[in-house]
Amino acid sequence: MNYVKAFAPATVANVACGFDIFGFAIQEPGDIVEIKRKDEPGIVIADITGDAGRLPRAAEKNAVTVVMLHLLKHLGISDFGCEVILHKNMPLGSGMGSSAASAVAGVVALNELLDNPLSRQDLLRFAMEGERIASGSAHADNVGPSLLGGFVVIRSYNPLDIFSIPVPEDLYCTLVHPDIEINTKDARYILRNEVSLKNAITQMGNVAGLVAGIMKSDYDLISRSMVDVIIEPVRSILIPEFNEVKKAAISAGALGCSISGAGPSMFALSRGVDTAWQVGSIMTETFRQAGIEANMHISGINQGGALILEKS
Ligand SMILES: Nc1ncnc2c1ncn2[C@@H]1O[C@H](COP(=O)(O)OP(=O)(O)O)[C@@H](O)[C@H]1O
Ligand SMILES: N[C@@H](CCOP(=O)(O)O)C(=O)O
Repeated sequence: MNYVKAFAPATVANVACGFDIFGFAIQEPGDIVEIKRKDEPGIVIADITGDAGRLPRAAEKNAVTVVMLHLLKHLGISDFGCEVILHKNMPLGSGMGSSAASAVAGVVALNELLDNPLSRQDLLRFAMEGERIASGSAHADNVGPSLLGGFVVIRSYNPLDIFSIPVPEDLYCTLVHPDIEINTKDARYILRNEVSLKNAITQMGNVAGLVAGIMKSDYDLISRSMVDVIIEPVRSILIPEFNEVKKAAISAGALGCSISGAGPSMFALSRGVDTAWQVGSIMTETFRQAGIEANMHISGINQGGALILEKS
């Protein structure tokens, strides 16, 4: 095999109450990576489309190739060479798991080109290295769902213990991206290190409620549990119109609405695709009325994660 083209989807991390431990993928958009073997050893980024020239072209600085360097090192392969083309299909610093989508597409493409020496689950820790260079933290709540699909829970980081739970078929996500940029690194830096016992108890109740609600298709329980008393109050200050947009989403029938990842994107969950569209219209309109351009993506939960699109 000399050529592989892979796709990895955007993701919603945290899902309100599950900072760094919950995430799910949506169907689209996603990054696409093409890799082609070359005779000389070394990984070279031949082209990046869709980033307006903003992403690093050096292999050791870009999430898409850092993960490949880590994988090759782990496998003890030093004489391998390939050219990489990254099609960047989502904005940087979006809260849509932009860096994660590149990292996952990169590591999945290389694993395929090498005839799949590692399982999807085993690729996770390499994909997390892409997050480390993008945000300074190797969190798994974007790369996990982008790689594996489903609603992902990270029970533990050390040792890594991650699993997916079944989701109701009628659960839809509305993801709205306002045209502003927030670096995940900055949005992590502003968080407090201590949590009060009162807030910890509330958050644990909501984490348990959200998992149970999703597994039991109990939409009321999902709705009651989409509450974040720890991270959202701090980060929402970075998102203009956050309270108005959230209120509008709930008034249009959303089960809940919060920050997607580190923001600025906001997501809502709804029962049924029609409600998800109505929620999206009112969320984007609320941003627009405040002079902020916004676009939306409506999707069920992506169950499959990253895909190989072509190989030869
Ligand atoms: N392939 C990549 N795709 C997106 N961002 C990347 C990539 N490689 C490195 N980065 C860096 O990661 C940062 C964006 O990541 P992050 O802030 O986590 O955004 P997002 O919330 O959209 O994932 C930027 O500083 C960007 O330069
Ligand atoms: N748990 C992380 C998720 C960051 O997601 P991103 O899409 O903004 O990269 C965090 O909240 O920092």
